[in-house]
Amino acid sequence: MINAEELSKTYRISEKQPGFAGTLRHLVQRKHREITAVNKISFCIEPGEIVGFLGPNGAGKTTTLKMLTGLIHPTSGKLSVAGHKPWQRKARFLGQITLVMGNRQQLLWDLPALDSLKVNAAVYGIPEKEAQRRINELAEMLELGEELLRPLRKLSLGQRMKTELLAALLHQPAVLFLDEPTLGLDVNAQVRVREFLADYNKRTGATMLLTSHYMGDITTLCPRVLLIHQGELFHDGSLSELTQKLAPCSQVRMELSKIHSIEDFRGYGDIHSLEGHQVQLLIPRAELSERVAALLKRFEVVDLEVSAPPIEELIGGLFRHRDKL
Ligand SMILES: Nc1ncnc2c1ncn2[C@@H]1O[C@H](COP(=O)(O)OP(=O)(O)OP(=O)(O)O)[C@@H](O)[C@H]1O
Repeated sequence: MINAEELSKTYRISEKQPGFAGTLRHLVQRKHREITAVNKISFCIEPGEIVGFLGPNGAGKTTTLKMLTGLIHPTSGKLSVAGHKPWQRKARFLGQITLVMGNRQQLLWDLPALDSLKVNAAVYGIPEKEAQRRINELAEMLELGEELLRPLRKLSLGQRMKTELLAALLHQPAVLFLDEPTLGLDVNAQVRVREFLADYNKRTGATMLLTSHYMGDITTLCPRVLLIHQGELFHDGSLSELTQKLAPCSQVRMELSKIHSIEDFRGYGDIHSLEGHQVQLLIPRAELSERVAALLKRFEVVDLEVSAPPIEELIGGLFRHRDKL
């Protein structure tokens, strides 16, 4: 459904020295600088997949989404979305995609959502009866009722996001680009939007590419993630593979029946902390089962917990230490 090969985007920006002299110099001799926002990224997304698109601020996510939706032209590389070259912005292509941005709204602030929805339906050439059927179906899935009759400005943020989703899906797009769809929503509203997206994907088989700073969105919805940093693709695979790539060790926390000294744990892993009956060790994943079995044999263990460091921490660490990788 989406095929990107060595996709790149370089922006050319003009540079001006500060002050009046700089302005004059800029008028006669313009200087330019190039910023490579996306650098030869390649990936392929199959119909029906939900893929998370991660990266820190300025990584190149929005630039990629803009290329995928045809808002900007790639500088180089090959790109096909639903069988089309997005930048041609053909009506048949636009009828197959939708872009939902958590920080932008397409519905009119002072009008009831239902009025805007009817206008949108007419723009897409959807017959009135069919439009009403689709609105009813989506409203039921999104648990929206009389909210559609109230002016948008009188709705809560969560209700507004749900009406925006309804509007974005009215033309039954095959590919959904979702840029921070749960931005600013409270935890309950986030969960409802996630449940809706999962349900919609199951019912319609729509393909989804989703960016979010909330890891909950990614862990619940996306079996596969693309991680982009400084314009380059760092990871394409599952979240657990990403965790393994970023954290080669597991964290083992044990509560013991007796107090032990640091020396007792030598050879089992790196000691993260030792406090009273509690000890935390970092053990390489490849040797985890063998070492845990040895620990259980050697110590009287009251409680045991094996975990990976939280994914947010790992990704945050990656972004801070990228140059060292
Ligand atoms: N129109 C533009 N002109 C010049 N540079 C741009 C333009 N748009 C983006 N950039 C630069 O390209 C790089 C990638 O920006 P982009 O907006 O794609 O990142 P992002 O991953 O979406 O970040 P965020 O999470 O903050 O939205 C940044 O260095 C940004 O400053």
